[in-house]
Amino acid sequence: MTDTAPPIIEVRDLHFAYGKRPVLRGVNLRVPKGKVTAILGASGSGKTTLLQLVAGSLKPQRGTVEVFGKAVHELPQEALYALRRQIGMMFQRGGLFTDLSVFDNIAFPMREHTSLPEDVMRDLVIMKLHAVGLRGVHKQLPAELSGGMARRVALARATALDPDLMIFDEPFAGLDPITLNVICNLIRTLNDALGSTSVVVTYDVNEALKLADYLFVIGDGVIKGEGPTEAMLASEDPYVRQFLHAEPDGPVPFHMPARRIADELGLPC
Ligand SMILES: Nc1ncnc2c1ncn2[C@@H]1O[C@H](COP(=O)(O)OP(=O)(O)OP(=O)(O)O)[C@@H](O)[C@H]1O
Repeated sequence: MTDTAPPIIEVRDLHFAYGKRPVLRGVNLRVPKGKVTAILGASGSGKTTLLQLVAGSLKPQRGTVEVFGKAVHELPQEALYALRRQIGMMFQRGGLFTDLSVFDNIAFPMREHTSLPEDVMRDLVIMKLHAVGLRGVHKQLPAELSGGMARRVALARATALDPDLMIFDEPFAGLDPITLNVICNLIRTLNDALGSTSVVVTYDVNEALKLADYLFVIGDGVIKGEGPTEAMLASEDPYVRQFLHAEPDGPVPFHMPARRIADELGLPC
């Protein structure tokens, strides 16, 4: 990466295992300021685990994770809490509070982290909903929304505090093509309008290629390739090429590690 501005996220030699099962085995990654960065990888490659390490909810066994120049795994609870205030997160299924209205879902981070007066907060919530085209649904409960609308509300909630960094874990999962485009455009628009930095973790190659300025491909616990989207599309690296062009044959494994099928089925050889 040629960008000289300090990165928003810097991960060095990151190792993480669940018990004895290694997931990350020396990840190195720098997320540039102001850009949309996508981290692509097959299901189970450790993308969500990496995000949890970035958010400080898991601790590395080796290596460092810095966000805004601070080592998140070394921060005391209160400092970690303050750092998370600068990060807007949207999880795979939106993660809305089912018993709170749309309005209260978006107001939630404002109530948690600020002492804004109710009337100011109301205007802010309405503006956030307006940005995702859903001002009209503020009284509804999440269960009354379509999946795509719920995802847009979650997006509005992720921007509630005008975060410096937005993190999206599989924002496109389970969406129809039109809604998928809407979410894709919104992530870009909101990133640019807020002057934020966005990280999108996904296995959805097509959307990542449309949306991201910079790509990382993760596999076998390491970064297999990285670069500006155009350059990655032209990459001759066998792993990157197979993954980005969805080629059926190549080094990307289809099977999770397991016993031999013959052993599993109790066959003689
Ligand atoms: N809490 C946990 N305890 C034990 N193993 C886990 C735990 N969470 C995840 N794993 C395992 O770690 C590996 C990486 O999981 P992770 O969810 O980070 O992958 P992912 O790339 O985000 O996958 P997906 O795209 O399917 O969500 C997987 O093999 C998963 O089964």
